Amino acid sequence: MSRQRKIALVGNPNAGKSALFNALTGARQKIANYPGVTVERKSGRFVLPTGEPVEMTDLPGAYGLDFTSPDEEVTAKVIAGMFPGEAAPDVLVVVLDASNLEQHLVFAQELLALGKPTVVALNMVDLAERDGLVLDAAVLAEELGVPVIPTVAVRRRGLAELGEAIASAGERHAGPALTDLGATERRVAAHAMASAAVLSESKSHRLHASLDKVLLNPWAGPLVLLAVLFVVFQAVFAWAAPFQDGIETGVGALHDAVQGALPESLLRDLLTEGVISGVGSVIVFLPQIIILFAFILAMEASGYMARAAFLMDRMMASVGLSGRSFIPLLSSFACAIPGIMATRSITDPKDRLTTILIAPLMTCSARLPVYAVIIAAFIPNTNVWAGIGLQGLVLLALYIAGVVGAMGVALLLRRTVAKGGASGFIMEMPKYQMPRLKDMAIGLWQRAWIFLRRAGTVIFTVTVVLWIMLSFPKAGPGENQVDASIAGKVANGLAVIVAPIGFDRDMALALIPAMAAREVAVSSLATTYAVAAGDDEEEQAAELGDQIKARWTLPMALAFLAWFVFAPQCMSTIAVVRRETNGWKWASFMLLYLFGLAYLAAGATYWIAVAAGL
Ligand SMILES: Nc1nc2c(ncn2[C@@H]2O[C@H](COP(=O)(O)OP(=O)(O)OP(=O)(O)O)[C@@H](O)[C@H]2O)c(=O)[nH]1
Ligand SMILES: [Mg+2]
Repeated sequence: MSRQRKIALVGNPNAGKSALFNALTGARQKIANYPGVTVERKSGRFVLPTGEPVEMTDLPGAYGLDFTSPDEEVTAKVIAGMFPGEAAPDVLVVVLDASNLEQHLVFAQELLALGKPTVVALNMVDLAERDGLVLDAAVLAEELGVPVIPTVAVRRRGLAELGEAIASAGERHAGPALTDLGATERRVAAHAMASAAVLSESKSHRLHASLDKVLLNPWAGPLVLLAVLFVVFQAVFAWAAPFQDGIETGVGALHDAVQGALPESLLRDLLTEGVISGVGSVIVFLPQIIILFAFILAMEASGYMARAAFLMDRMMASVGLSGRSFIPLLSSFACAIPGIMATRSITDPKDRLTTILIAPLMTCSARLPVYAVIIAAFIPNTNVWAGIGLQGLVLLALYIAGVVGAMGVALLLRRTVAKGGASGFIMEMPKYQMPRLKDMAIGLWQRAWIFLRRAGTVIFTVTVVLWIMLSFPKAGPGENQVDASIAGKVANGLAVIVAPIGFDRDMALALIPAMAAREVAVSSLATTYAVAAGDDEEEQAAELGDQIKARWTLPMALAFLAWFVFAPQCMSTIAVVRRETNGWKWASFMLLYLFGLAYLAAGATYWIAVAAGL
């Protein structure tokens, strides 16, 4: 039996390759309305209308085959069959953005010059039509010498026709007219072809142009961005509250049910103190995470995120970074790992290194539970001014502290270990789009699932291990269980180091398991206090927030927050930095500088707060 044929989706960034890939293979690759989303190849199975199964590969977007960044390198190598262990694709599907045809035809010509069996997907014809542009696919097919299929990936339009064209894509040889062209000639040819393919055009981008006038205005733009962020962080607290209460009640009821149903035993304690108190204390933050991501996804899909990147460019340039760093840094607000991987679209190696090293300072979603539990315990739920809540403001301030810290570190790095100047901003602005409800729902479901899976795996495991270490050896009469336990003894050692920055033993104890995942800081506090409560029913019933409030002072709480703004508390991030920088050198550098920064920030916060009499 012959091997499966391989089909590769290739084209400029933001052409809709991943959207097409998802529509054809049923995969759930990330799509977003800005260039540089996909940085790794991804394969899936697709059955052609002839019944032939093929292997379809989604590639990172590229502007040409002479790669300038690591993600473009993947594309160039896969197409050339030079990717280790992988055969070259048998058929290329060149994806073009119909509303941006001229630009996308430049790379298309280079791909056609390879002489491989090729099909063109003229994607986003809906957006072109919205802009008053009607294209003739037949004319384009004539010009390019390959089938051209109009598609709308997100509405699954043209997929069957595309499948048929792929099935019958035959051998072809690029004539000398195509192969001999240089970059400039290709641009001229692209212009001619794009013009020839236009059936009718009625310029109607007016609405979007005027939107950009406001959103990209040097004065109004940043104000709008700030206002948007403001609303986001207010919503994270205000809208989540009823849902959180619901989950809290559910977790409490489950706790009581297990407590009542099982006889007193180690198993019961493990379930109530470890699993339900610990993991439950983290799950409570699901609504906040979903609200945060609803905003992020809407901003990504609408095209506003790319405008935010443009606005931030001047600030980034002032610390020696390019606007290209914005998207990786932005992804780091979900998690530093995809963010660090997204730096592969950065051309300059020092620029890329700097971005990698500061990515963990962006507030990842794993910090949200830590921030939220402490804010809820110590910051009163009051309005500062007309509906603007203090809790949301403090949360925004913590996010800003991370960004400001990152900018400061970038400035230092660019003057020392990663010397270099800022490079210009070259990102193209995507078209504005209404976010599609279905894509939003899928995106939110994915985020929720990632969170719940972490709760069920890493957080669950670490919490159970911690509970065991907290429960043995058993305390003698009159002795507190935490003091007697292995975990308590280990934490006593660490407590000496963190005592100067205001942390007590329980806080020190939370820092160790939090290396696995930051949210574990919350579950481990919950478990520690549940074990410490012993049989005291009143203490057992107290919610984590109240426990923390009863045991910590305000300066301690603020110091703990400051610590989590900076601390490199996640092993997976460090592992990814090692992989992306090819060695331990920069990974250990990052670990050291972040711990140092966290220690200083927490210490300064603590002592200033104490001096201020808080
Ligand atoms: N209106 C419309 N939007 C589309 C179409 N195809 C894709 N999109 C949207 O265009 C944006 C970019 O799509 P992606 O699939 O992420 O583009 P990509 O080519 O994979 O981009 P990179 O991975 O950055 O190279 C997303 O917001 C999609 O929802 C289409 O046919 N019509
Ligand atoms: Mg993609």
